[in-house]
Amino acid sequence: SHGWGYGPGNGPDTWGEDFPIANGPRQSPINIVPKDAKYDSTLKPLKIKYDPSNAKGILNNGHSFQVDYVDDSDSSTLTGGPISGTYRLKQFHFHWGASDDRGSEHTINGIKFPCELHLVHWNTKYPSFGDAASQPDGLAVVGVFLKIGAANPRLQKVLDALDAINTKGKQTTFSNFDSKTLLPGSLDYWTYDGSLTTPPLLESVTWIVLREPISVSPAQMANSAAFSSLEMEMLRAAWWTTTGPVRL
Ligand SMILES: NS(=O)(=O)c1cccc(F)c1
Ligand SMILES: [Zn+2]
Repeated sequence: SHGWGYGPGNGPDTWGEDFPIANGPRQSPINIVPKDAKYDSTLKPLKIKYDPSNAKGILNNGHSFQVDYVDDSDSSTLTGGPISGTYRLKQFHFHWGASDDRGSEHTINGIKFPCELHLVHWNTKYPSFGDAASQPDGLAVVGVFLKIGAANPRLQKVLDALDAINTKGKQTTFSNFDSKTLLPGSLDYWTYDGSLTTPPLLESVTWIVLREPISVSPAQMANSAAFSSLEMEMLRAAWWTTTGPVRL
């Protein structure tokens, strides 16, 4: 049997078969309704310190592409905000869809964005990412929405690397990248206790979703649409037959 994915036979509605926590009490993503959010004056500002030299490689894992970071020291960390202690940057990745009207996992007032960036951090009170991922306070993921607009030059370096990892399992070196440049001007955020949004769906994530989106252009989205794992290919095949491939 093939693993989980986004296709008709293995998509999110089927994940509960292999991962029963899918029906758990703190599953992500959620729809964020800003007017129902409670202001918490005890929350601190987010403190993000990333060292570009910690960037290691970029990997096509079959469901997305992720940029992996060296996490053997506290040189790239997230502190403050709703979390206590120090969380280390492990990787960042994106979620996108087959067309510009969908792709994000979280929604705001039911609105989907074309893409969502996740910066994954783990709590250094645990010995490793793997250990932290199974703890209720183990992970902290910063979510950033991408909206269609002007081309985003800071994204370009990532998108330019995709041609080298265009099949599942491929990876290539990716060094000297300051992921802080992917963040919007404001670090205002909503936060809630949730889970990984893909299997194993572990309920170990403090979600920190930034209110301000960053921009991506349609051509940049189409380029990353050229990046395909199987299920993404199927989704895109349908899409491209209607709109035709758009290249940079
Ligand atoms: N999409 S996510 O919740 O950030 C996520 C899923 C799986 C593993 C991981 F490290 C992060
Ligand atoms: Zn994610």
